[in-house]
Amino acid sequence: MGFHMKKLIVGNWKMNGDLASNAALLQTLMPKITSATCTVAVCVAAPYLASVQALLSGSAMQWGAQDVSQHEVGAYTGEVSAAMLRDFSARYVIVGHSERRQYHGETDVHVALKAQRALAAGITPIVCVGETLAERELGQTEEIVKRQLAAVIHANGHCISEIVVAYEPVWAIGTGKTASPEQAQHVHAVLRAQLRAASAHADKVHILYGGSMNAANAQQLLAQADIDGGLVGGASLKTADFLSIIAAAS
Ligand SMILES: O=C(CO)COP(=O)(O)O
Repeated sequence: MGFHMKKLIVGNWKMNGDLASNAALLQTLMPKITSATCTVAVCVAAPYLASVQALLSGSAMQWGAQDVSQHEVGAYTGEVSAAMLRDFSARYVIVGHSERRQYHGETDVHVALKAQRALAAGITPIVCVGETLAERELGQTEEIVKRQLAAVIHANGHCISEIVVAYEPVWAIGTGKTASPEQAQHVHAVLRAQLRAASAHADKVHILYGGSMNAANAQQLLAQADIDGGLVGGASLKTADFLSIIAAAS
């Protein structure tokens, strides 16, 4: 990053938790997170937004959602709009997570629209990009992540510095295999250059790393020049592990 900027650690709870365990986790985390630590957010399943909002309001922690509809309003059964997320003061929404691209057929076009809806509602989209193992082995990593980010830049060029980007190599998600700090930094630098070409304010964009980030590897990853934080799955559900990652980023 080009100037001093607080790192951002986001927990992606995925489809985990319940009212009681969410409250227990947040009540342990909350007192440990202050204005002096890095920025911390949790992205929760939509039904829990109200309870998480009630718990975290007035704390230093932020909250968000894991997906948003590409549509504004109307007959879209099962969808959740950006305006609905804003009703619960969601600060962030993850868009284009590889699990949504893989299991729900989301394309670059859908992801770009979702980012647009979020931005229009004043919610920061966390745009996920990343290659599969097969793509990496074919030497296509740069091409894939650039194509994924280009779609979002194309649709949101005027406010591209308002997004967060998350580089999540698909082969590292939930596998215990982490990209090496050098592998991750290489891709982050590619993404930074692409953002710089699109915006004079690219250096204020947080580019997060995600994929088996844990207490043991966070420090080295976060020490890289263009790694501005983490998008943390499994380890964000374990208080001690998540706090270690937050400490490494603070
Ligand atoms: O997908 C992720 C975060 O969005 C990463 O998940 P894990 O940290 O469980 O590998």
